[in-house]
Amino acid sequence: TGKIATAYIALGSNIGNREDNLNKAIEMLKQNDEVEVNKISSYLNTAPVGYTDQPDFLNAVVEVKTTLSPHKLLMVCSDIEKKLKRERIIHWGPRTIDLDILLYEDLVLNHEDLVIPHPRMHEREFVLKPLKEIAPKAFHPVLKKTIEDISL
Ligand SMILES: Nc1nc2nc(S)n(CCO)c2c(=O)[nH]1
Repeated sequence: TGKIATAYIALGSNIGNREDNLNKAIEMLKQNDEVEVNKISSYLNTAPVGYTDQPDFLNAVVEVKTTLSPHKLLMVCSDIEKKLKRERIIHWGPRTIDLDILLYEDLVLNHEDLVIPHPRMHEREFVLKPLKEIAPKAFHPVLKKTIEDISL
């Protein structure tokens, strides 16, 4: 039983029953004994950015308390994506569910399979808006700003 860490995870879905997909993903996080879901943002309907030729997304951010390492938490997230049948057909294309680790304590990590803070989180309104809703005072350890002080 390691130290309890606070982490923020972005969720997104733009295929099937989007709300159901988000609910199921959050339920699966809750089912993990080493993860406690502490806060859940509103679900926001958002226009696709990047690859725009795809349906609107439903996005949310959750705050979790976990004893898992960043890499173990990543494994939990990818397992949930697999279980909810995320077909990675087009890399940037539509998906049943996407879970991205945004922040993990004040950790800065640059591994090939895991970059924390998420490198594009400060450029994405679909992440910043729900994150601001649940954790305006969370600190971005690279930008050295609180979330509420990051402007798009
Ligand atoms: N609005 C919106 N646009 C997106 N483009 C990509 S890729 N994604 C997947 C997240 O990386 C999204 C998303 O979740 N929401």
